[in-house]
Amino acid sequence: MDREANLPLPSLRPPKNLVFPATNAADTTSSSSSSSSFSSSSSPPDFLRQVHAALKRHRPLGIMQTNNSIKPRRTLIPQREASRSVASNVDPTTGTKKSQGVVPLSKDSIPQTKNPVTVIRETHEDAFPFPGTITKTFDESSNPFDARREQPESVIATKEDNQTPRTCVESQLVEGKRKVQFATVNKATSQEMEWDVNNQVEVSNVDNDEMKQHNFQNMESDVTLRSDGAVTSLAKRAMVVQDQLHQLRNFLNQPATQSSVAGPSCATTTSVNSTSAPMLNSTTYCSRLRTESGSQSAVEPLRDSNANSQNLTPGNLEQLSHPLLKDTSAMLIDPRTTATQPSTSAIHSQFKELDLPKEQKGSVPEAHDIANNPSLVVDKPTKERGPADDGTDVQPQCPMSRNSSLNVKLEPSKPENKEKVASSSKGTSAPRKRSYDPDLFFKVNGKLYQRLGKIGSGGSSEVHKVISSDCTIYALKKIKLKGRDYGTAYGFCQEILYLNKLKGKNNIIQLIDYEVTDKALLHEVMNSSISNKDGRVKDDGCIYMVLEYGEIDLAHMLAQKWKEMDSSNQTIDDNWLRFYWQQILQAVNTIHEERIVHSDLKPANFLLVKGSLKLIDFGIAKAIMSDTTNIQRDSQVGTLSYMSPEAFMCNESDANGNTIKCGRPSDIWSLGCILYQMVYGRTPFSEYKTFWAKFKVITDPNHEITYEPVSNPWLLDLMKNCLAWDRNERWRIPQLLQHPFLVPPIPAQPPVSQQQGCKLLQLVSETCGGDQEASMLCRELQQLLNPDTLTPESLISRDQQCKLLSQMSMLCFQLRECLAKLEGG
Ligand SMILES: Nc1ncnc2c1ncn2[C@@H]1O[C@H](COP(=O)(O)OP(=O)(O)OP(=O)(O)O)[C@@H](O)[C@H]1O
Repeated sequence: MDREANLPLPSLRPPKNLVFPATNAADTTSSSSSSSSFSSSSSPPDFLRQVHAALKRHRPLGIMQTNNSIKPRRTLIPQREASRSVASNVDPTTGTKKSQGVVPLSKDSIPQTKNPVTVIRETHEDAFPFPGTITKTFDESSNPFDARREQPESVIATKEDNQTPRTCVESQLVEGKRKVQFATVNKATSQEMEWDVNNQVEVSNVDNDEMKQHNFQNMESDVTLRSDGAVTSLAKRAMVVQDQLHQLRNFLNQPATQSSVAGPSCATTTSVNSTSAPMLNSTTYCSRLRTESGSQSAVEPLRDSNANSQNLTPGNLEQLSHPLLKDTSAMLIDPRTTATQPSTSAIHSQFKELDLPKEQKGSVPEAHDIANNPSLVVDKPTKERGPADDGTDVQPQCPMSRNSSLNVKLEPSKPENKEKVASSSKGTSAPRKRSYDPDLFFKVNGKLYQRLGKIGSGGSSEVHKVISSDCTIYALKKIKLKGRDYGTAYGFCQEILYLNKLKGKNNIIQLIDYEVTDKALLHEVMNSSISNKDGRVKDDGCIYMVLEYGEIDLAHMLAQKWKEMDSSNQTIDDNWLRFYWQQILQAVNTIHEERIVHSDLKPANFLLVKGSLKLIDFGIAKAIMSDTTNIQRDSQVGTLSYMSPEAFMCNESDANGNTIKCGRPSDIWSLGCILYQMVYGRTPFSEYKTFWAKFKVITDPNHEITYEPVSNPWLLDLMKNCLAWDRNERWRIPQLLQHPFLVPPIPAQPPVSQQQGCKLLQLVSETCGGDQEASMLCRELQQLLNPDTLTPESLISRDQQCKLLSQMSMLCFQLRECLAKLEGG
């Protein structure tokens, strides 16, 4: 305490924008333990009192109140060395630190918060599997991600072991308490400075942003300061800490654009890593976007991110750099570490910086390098950061929860990792530096794409929603080639070929960029050569495809449509059917014109992109050979419910001894199944559940597909034309596009004389002022003149003609009389 008292009096001026939530004095009695802890403390030194006074002075009547008191907490860093100076302060039996030397702020001076969402780093105890690990957990129920999408990965951060000097600011949610701690651990010493907020998690109606604003302020104000060890050169260390905090301020003062941005309900984490400099990791939560996807959505979180970042202004952080904290925390920073600290102002954690081409960044391992060689993964939040001599790392995180979270972590990195990376750099003398976290980013051709969550996974791939540095949302398809035979890998690679061929076609999903880690394989695919057909892919390489992002697929649209119809007892709307059926046909027509057979047409492979359906997944597509309309497929794949009879029997011989081939008609059959599903809500063979049952019935030429009656007879005709068992009888797309369902026949125009006759009667009817008799006579006359009733048969005899004429003249006479009466009246 004396030491602390001898330290220079801190500047107590709080930052301008620092506001503290009001403390509810009545509530502060709730925690007896903390109360006792406070009362047992010796009275704070003068400067602490002044700090308290300053904090009180700047405590406005905030919305967030607290009903808890603050108690000093100590986080034990595992495997601390007994020789440390703090050892004397640790109770050997309980492992807890003694309270001596703890300098708590007075209860009154510590505002509390009910805000559960603006924690720096949250963790529940059960998600905190071992000491020294900080696990970030998120409220999944509040994750606003699209229901069809898989939840984004949460980010796990692990404290490094006690061997590493570190400084961190973090908060944990433990048993409903929120703890914000600022800890510095050193091999030689262990000194901790903690904020312990006994936070009753209670969701208030406070606006999220407001919560966010209060968050860091609460953290700053809810401070318990402790000095646990015999610290000899506090002032020196204080300077070191001040330096670190200065860096933290610098970092946080960066423009918001330096933080990467996540999509809906996203959190943004920014971390800066350097070898000897503290690692700084800031996570800010971005509120849910107003739009689901697209570039707009990409911009929204940026704004939020910006706003959040602004909470972490140097002003807000003034408290962190406060000499009081520096002194009392007595953070011992290894002089070797501090000596080599680079200026944090140089650590500009920008997405763009990470996006530099490989050449500019030195030997940066690719995503696939890291995938292949886990030892290269030095930048995982769960692990110690990598070779941080001058490395920077921005870690925008996936959407996590609606809860605002703010994570500031200041820690130096481990020299061991540097060695690890160096040794894993595949023989290169210089240590390989990786400036991005493969858990958070994909790198395709040197460009980084931040993961926003897994969209789905197909039979061979996984597809992720990603955002690029220019804030555009894409889908990133990753196909792992490990263990695949060369032919299959070659086939997967061909998807790139087809997508390249279909570039600029607006009803085909657009390939933005791609990378195949096995360059030889790609080269062969591009040159349509295959040298190693029977071999296997040697390296566990990957194919990365950056694609236009689709909001929803037709399968989900249909499910939604049928759900709506079930509740309203409606039948499917012909216009809705026409609208999408036409787009489906046009998309398939596009590939057929390019001599490509898709082979796996199904509703899930039509994506809605900005209101239009686009075709995806050319994984098993085949090019049609030059002089034939059919193709020979090497392997039989597809989706059973949509597979044509010939697809089941592909490469076999038919009754005439000809090899059965799959070509465009096979796609037409699949289209017929899709249309059937659009009309009836199920596929034509859905009642046959097993593969063999399906196989048997689909390959049986005598099997009759059942068609329930529909209001539009053209629809039945259309389905039948697609689902003809004999592939030669199936209509082609140009015909289908002209089918009467899409292009209804225009009724024949009546002769001009009849039109005029009708027009006269129409006029008379309109001008007779609603007279019932006149209207009726007009109607009867019109019926007599109706071309449908005036068939040649009805007028064949002179008698019939005379009868009709006298009928007409009688009606005309009556009508004239009627009009005269109306005129006279
Ligand atoms: N560009 C995209 N935008 C949005 N989602 C996509 C995109 N591409 C694919 N997906 C989603 O990922 C899923 C799997 O993608 P895709 O069909 O291309 O992979 P696959 O491995 O070939 O799948 P399958 O085995 O079903 O054929 C799709 O059903 C779709 O929901």
